Amino acid sequence: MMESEISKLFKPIYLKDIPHYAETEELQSQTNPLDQNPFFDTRQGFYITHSDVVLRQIGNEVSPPPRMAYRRAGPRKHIFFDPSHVRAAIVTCGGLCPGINTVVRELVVGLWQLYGVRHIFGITGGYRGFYSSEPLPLNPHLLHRSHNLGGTLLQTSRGGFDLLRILHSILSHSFNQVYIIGGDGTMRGAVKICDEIRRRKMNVAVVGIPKTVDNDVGIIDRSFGFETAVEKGEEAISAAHVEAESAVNGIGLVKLMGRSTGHIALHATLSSRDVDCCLIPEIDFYLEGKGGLFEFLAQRLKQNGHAVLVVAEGAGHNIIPRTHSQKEQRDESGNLVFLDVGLWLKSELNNWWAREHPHDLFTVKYIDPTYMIRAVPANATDNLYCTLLAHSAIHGVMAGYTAFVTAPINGNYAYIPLEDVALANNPVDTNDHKWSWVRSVTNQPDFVRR
Ligand SMILES: Nc1ncnc2c1ncn2[C@@H]1O[C@H](COP(=O)(O)OP(=O)(O)OP(=O)(O)O)[C@@H](O)[C@H]1O
Ligand SMILES: O=P(O)(O)OC[C@H]1O[C@](O)(CO)[C@@H](O)[C@@H]1O
Ligand SMILES: [Mg+2]
Repeated sequence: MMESEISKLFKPIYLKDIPHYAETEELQSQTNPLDQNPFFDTRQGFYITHSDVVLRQIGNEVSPPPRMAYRRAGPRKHIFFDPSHVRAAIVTCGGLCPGINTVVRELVVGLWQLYGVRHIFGITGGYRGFYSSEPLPLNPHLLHRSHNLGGTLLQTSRGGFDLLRILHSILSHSFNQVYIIGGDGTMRGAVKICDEIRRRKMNVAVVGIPKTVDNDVGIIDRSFGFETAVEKGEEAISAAHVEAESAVNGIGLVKLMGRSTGHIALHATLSSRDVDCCLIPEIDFYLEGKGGLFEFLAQRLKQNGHAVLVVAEGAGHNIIPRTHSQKEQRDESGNLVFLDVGLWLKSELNNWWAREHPHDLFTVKYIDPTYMIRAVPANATDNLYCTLLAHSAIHGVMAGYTAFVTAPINGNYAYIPLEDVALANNPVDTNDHKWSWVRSVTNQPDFVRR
């Protein structure tokens, strides 16, 4: 290799750092109690050092400098919280996702067993729980079995974000560590909480743990619960396939979650191989005419006698007719409420067939497994992932970091600025090989009008 080529490999690294309490406060550090823990050998190479980083991008070394990096997650030799003074609050917000209970359990178990923290509280019912109910004291015994349960034992909600009342609650309960589990909206709320905490110079560390079954949060490898959701989505596709195959001119139609991103639909399609057409929010489609969905399905029915259609919930929203008030409808958190794309497609398919082939049999079997998917416990991989996330969060907070999110990047757990994650979305890249792979597996049209 030429020398100039080698130097390109060592381009400058730009560390996207996160705030640390030692920078602003006169906090006393102490050695990590893991040194005294009989199950951990902390003598050599155990602790994460100041120079340990995780690169944002790997595998595209020719991209222009600087290369971006984040602090690597994990235990530090020194901690900045005296465990006996910690009062930790844990809150879960937004929609359900497989694995929330595991994250909560492992936050409690990790704080309790790794660091000896004894004052841990659950905030019930989402952000509003900070001011509408009393915090629930938590301990490992109480949450012993919770990793086997779907949902969130702390309960969750949308809306109800009242910054001043939340801050007042944090102050009045003397919480000095706040663990916030939620999706993009929750992370935007967490940024506001952090900003206010820092403006008031309060000694409170805040960490976000990204929860999104749709996998719509950017920067991170994937969100917890996503693999479980893909597995369950595939089960729904198999059922739709059986129904479609067993009917004359049968269409199996499955709606999978994904308001703005089609990751679950895409991955379930790729793993199932039974899908004839996958519709995602990132790709516009149309029904009638040359190159449209109906023409394609007519061919498939002629060839195979049946077809399976997977649609992400946010696909086709620009073509579903809506009244003005339907267009304006929002949930309590301000998210647009979508009409059911599956119901609309089912009705359009039935109308089309009745028009074109009034004397032939035709069946659409529509499956909407949304809440069945979201409500299940995490699978083994997601459970392990939730555990590592929770422990990474605890290590970072105990080490004095704040205003960060923990998640894997290229397989390594990292600490990412909270604000960056709150702003980063994660659309399906329709130019990369994965979407091309879907198209080559399904042979579906590109829906470009010619
Ligand atoms: N911009 C914002 N500023 C402050 N709080 C917000 C903001 N957006 C949302 N929130 C609050 O965050 C909480 C969760 O938001 P939301 O219902 O949008 O779910 P989410 O966290 O995006 O999760 P998901 O969409 O994956 O279910 C709600 O209590 C909501 O009021
Ligand atoms: O019915 P809810 O609880 O508002 O949640 C529905 C939304 O939640 C999500 O599952 C994301 O959490 C979306 O896919 C869906 O639009
Ligand atoms: Mg959201």
